[in-house]
Amino acid sequence: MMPLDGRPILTAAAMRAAEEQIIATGTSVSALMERVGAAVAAQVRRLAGDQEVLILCGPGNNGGDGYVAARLLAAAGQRVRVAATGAPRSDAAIAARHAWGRDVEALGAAAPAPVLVDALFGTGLSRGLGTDVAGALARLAAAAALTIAVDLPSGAATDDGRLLSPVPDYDLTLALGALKPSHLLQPAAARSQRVIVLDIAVPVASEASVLARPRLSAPVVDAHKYSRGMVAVVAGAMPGASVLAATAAARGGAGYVLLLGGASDRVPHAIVRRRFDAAAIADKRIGALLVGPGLGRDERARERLEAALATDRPLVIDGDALRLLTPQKLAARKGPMILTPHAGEFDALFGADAGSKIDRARHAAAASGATIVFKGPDTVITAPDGGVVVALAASSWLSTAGTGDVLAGLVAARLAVNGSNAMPDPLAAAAEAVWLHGEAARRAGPAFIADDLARHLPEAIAACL
Ligand SMILES: NC(=O)C1=CN([C@@H]2O[C@H](COP(=O)(O)OP(=O)(O)OC[C@H]3O[C@@H](n4cnc5c(N)ncnc54)[C@H](OP(=O)(O)O)[C@@H]3O)[C@@H](O)[C@H]2O)[C@H](O)CC1
Ligand SMILES: [K+]
Repeated sequence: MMPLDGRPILTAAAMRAAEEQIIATGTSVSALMERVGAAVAAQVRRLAGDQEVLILCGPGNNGGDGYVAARLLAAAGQRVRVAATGAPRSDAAIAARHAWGRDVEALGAAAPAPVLVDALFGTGLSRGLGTDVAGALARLAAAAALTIAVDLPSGAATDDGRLLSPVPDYDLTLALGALKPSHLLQPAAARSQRVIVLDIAVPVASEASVLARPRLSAPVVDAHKYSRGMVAVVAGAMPGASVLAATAAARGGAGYVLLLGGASDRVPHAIVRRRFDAAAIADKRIGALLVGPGLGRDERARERLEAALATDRPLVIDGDALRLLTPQKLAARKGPMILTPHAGEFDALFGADAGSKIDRARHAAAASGATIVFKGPDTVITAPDGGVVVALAASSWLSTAGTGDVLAGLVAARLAVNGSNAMPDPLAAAAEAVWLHGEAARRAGPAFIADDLARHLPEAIAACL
């Protein structure tokens, strides 16, 4: 099965536009539905074996896909029943139901089957399911051994990860033609254990894609510690956080890591410690200056942040520093910047507006001129020029203190390494860091502490060479 890495992510409107292009060139909606139904039926057949299949069909084209799949499964000898919310409404779905030609049960009265296929609603869902439909879906899903959603779990919005009504847990979602934001954004993404994209020969393109394993290279033969990428970490009131970040930067591939102004005695010897002063942070060899982990929000924190902003060095801004800034202030600064807010920091800096996490991160990048790593179980990375990368859910064990500091150090390392070879590409650097962070967590297993993550970074890097 094709991995999801690097795949484009399309909103409902973008998917509809791609579909319309194909239709304009002579493919009918029914022909497209036939293609979708065949691809769905092939997957269901592969997974269901000789178990009975119940397909739930809604009124639109998602339901139409269900009728086509039912017909093809029955023709292939599978035991299959269909239950529907009512009569289909679109022409293609009406034709598909007609071609099915067998009994259609009322959804509320349908008996369960071991394999449940949800073709109730897809990208056309406009509101939450009625309580009787949601109730029947929950009942039938709970009784099934295998639950499969066609395109999207019914009740999940397509574009922003919201659940418009209660959504059961699915074993598998068959994304038609392309991934949609809700296959990656929470809470919708967590409703499906697995997502497979079915190729339905509709060309798709998007500025947004799934975070892919980066391709990294070993240092060039004549590399030295400065040419490899130099990171400077500004310490503050809570020195442990900056030590975690500096350690992650060193393990994340930087050639030289400086810790400025910290007061901790548990610093790896490879990390160079200096006093914080304006000259130290203005060093032209610094490829990434990190400010924020453990910085605090006192007067000294403000001074250090102001000094960092006043340099022309590529800047990574995390944690407390994000609470001391405005988007306007960032926009006024020249030079590459990457911000790594979690949801609380993001809301405080950019406002708690409605909208999908992708759209909010995109607007934040445009407003601040910075690359944004909007962290969480569905990390979204956006660049001011519109590029978007969304990470698949990483280990939930990452929800522990200090992992954000590790990520910040890693972002700084990748920015410095990346900038040592060419013009820094903040989006690529942030994407490398998020991938390596997720991979290190996966390798660390359960119940790790943030300190453990850095030890797994070299293995994660080795997986990208
Ligand atoms: N993308 C492709 O290339 C292809 C996609 N296909 C499939 O088509 C669906 C999208 O089909 P569409 O007909 O636009 O939408 P849905 O089937 O999801 O549902 C729309 C109908 O449902 C009504 N509706 C919406 N929400 C509710 C609700 N909560 N309760 C009851 N009814 C609801 C809606 O009517 P309203 O006017 O009342 O909103 C529509 O009647 C896509 O997901 C794929 O599965 C094609 O097969 C071709 C290729
Ligand atoms: K569905």
